[in-house]
Amino acid sequence: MTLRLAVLGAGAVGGSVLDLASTYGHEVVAFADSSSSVTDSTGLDPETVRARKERDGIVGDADPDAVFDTNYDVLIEATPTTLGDAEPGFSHVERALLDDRHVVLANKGPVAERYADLRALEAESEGRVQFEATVGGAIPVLSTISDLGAGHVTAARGVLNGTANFILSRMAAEGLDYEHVLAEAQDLGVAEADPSFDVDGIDAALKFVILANVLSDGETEYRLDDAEVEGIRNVPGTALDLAAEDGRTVRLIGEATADGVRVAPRLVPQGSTLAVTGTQNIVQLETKHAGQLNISGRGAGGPETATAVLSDVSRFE
Ligand SMILES: NC(=O)c1ccc[n+]([C@@H]2O[C@H](COP(=O)([O-])OP(=O)(O)OC[C@H]3O[C@@H](n4cnc5c(N)ncnc54)[C@H](O)[C@@H]3O)[C@@H](O)[C@H]2O)c1
Ligand SMILES: N[C@@H](CCO)C(=O)O
Repeated sequence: MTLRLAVLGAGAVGGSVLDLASTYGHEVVAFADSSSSVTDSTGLDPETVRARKERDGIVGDADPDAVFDTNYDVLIEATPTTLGDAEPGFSHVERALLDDRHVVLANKGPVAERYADLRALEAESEGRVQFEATVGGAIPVLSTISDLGAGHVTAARGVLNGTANFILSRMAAEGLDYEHVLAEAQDLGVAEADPSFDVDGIDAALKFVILANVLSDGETEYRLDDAEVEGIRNVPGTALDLAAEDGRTVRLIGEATADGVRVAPRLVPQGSTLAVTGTQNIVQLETKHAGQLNISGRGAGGPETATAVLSDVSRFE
């Protein structure tokens, strides 16, 4: 069944959803960036939209809000993640749910900072909310938890920030401090609009907060403020050299357990499961009766994240 998508956010993720929607049998009927939008009830042509954005710096002549006036089935929220009230993303989601439309989020803010509000809105709507893309890009972490049953998973641990992992990998390989490789990470299109979210551990913490909310299944609500967070800004290149002498390396490791959410740089053995390289992510799920499950893969990037978004869309068919 072809679903009509309204996409908010014309960056790495939104742009890839526009490019890939047809390969999943869906069509994008509305597309917006921060200052403009374009709509077409018969489906937008990605090439034409991209050409306009490149030429004029906007996607169309209408206001971004015009996407809500179209006849869409699913809102894709791919605007920058914001903290606290998670605005304007939260209001976008609210508007779609009040109109009984489905929502798929790549934006982590509404899920990490206002999980209970989001679930309350969903409960009053004919629309449903999915957010696989908010945790681990292309890796099916949330759908695995859903398949296992959240009550059968006791904890999640691992590496969930591709930018920080890329930086630590490059620092170890080149003996450089993080400032020297940050620009390289930004060129890959995986860093947040504000890259301090990546290097200060905020992005990883948001993902583990989302995991904590999903694992708690509504019993306890977690927000970023509940997490203990330390990033990689103070990890010097020399620390990686010293760790290497001992057969170890440093990774930004997060965990969501019954005791809460923590993210910090940790020493791990080189070549161990947690020592993924580049922008790879890994999640270890502790189950009650089946031991540990490891899932790893590309945790960031436009097409990778769009893959998770479009798999979520297909759940509404
Ligand atoms: N890039 C990734 O690998 C990745 C992976 C998972 C989740 N995410 C999340 O997905 C979201 C988008 O990421 P991205 O990398 O595409 O970001 P980006 O910075 O490349 O693009 C953001 C886009 O949102 C637009 N925008 C800003 N405010 C808007 C508004 N009010 N209305 C409509 N559009 C608006 C901007 O114009 C821009 O086109 C973020 O919340 C990010 O945390 C990104
Ligand atoms: N900035 C994030 C994008 C994926 O959420 C990362 O580097 O992992």
